[in-house]
Amino acid sequence: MITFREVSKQFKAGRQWVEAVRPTSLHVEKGQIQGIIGFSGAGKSTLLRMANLLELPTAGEVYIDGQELTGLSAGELREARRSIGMVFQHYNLLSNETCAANVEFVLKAAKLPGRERKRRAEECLEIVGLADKAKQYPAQLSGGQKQRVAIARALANNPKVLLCDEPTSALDPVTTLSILEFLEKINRELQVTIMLVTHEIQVAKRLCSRVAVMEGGAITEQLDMTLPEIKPVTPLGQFLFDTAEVSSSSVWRRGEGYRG
Ligand SMILES: Nc1ncnc2c1ncn2[C@@H]1O[C@H](COP(=O)(O)OP(=O)(O)OP(=O)(O)O)[C@@H](O)[C@H]1O
Repeated sequence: MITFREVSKQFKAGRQWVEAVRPTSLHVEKGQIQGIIGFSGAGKSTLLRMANLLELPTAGEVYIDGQELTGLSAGELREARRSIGMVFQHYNLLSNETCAANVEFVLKAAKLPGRERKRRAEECLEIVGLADKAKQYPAQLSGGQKQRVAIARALANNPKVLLCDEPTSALDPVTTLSILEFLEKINRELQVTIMLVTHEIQVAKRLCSRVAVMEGGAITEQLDMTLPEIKPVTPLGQFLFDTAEVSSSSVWRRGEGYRG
């Protein structure tokens, strides 16, 4: 469903070039929940953002459901992006619009008539259990509720793929669990393939069928989370699993204790 073929990304930072993602290939089967885990700066978000060309690869190809995104015109890409929803750490909601209007916003771009937009927005808010908040504004909601509105918005165009960039990093553990349950339900009931970036191994363990470990811009191993016993082979993979109970995310961000 999602294929990266030898994609790489370099950024210019002043006079220097940063190799955010080194030539990397990854295939995510339809219906899977693929996690990407690693420390800060490993290239996780850059790889994820290349899945819908929010970040243009310096080289390589990206395919969604067999269609090569990297070969499309701007108009064709806009169309193809409708089948790819995205959820961000900080929700990215329009603060001066109601929850329903936030969801309807993406449907306007799809040129859906007003009545259908309203019906679809209600349906999506219903999926995330927020039908009663349709007329409220983001500022009136908790962090978890805001993220649920963002998920409803991402679902509005019936996507085949949902890209999640640290969707629970700003949330407490209980709210995190409820968001993960919604993502699980969306994957199971709507057959949406999910790719999720996280630095929280607990999140990856709870949700993902596969987890790619990233280090220095490259995927160093791919773990099959459906196996009864998971045995990481890289020092980083091992470290992440050994410290699964670490509760402070700052430790994860700094990579404290890791001597790979
Ligand atoms: N727009 C940009 N311009 C310059 N350098 C960038 C840009 N975006 C990312 N980078 C650099 O690319 C590398 C990978 O960044 P990326 O955000 O993909 O990592 P990450 O693993 O998602 O980190 P984090 O968990 O902190 O978000 C880092 O060195 C980062 O500083």
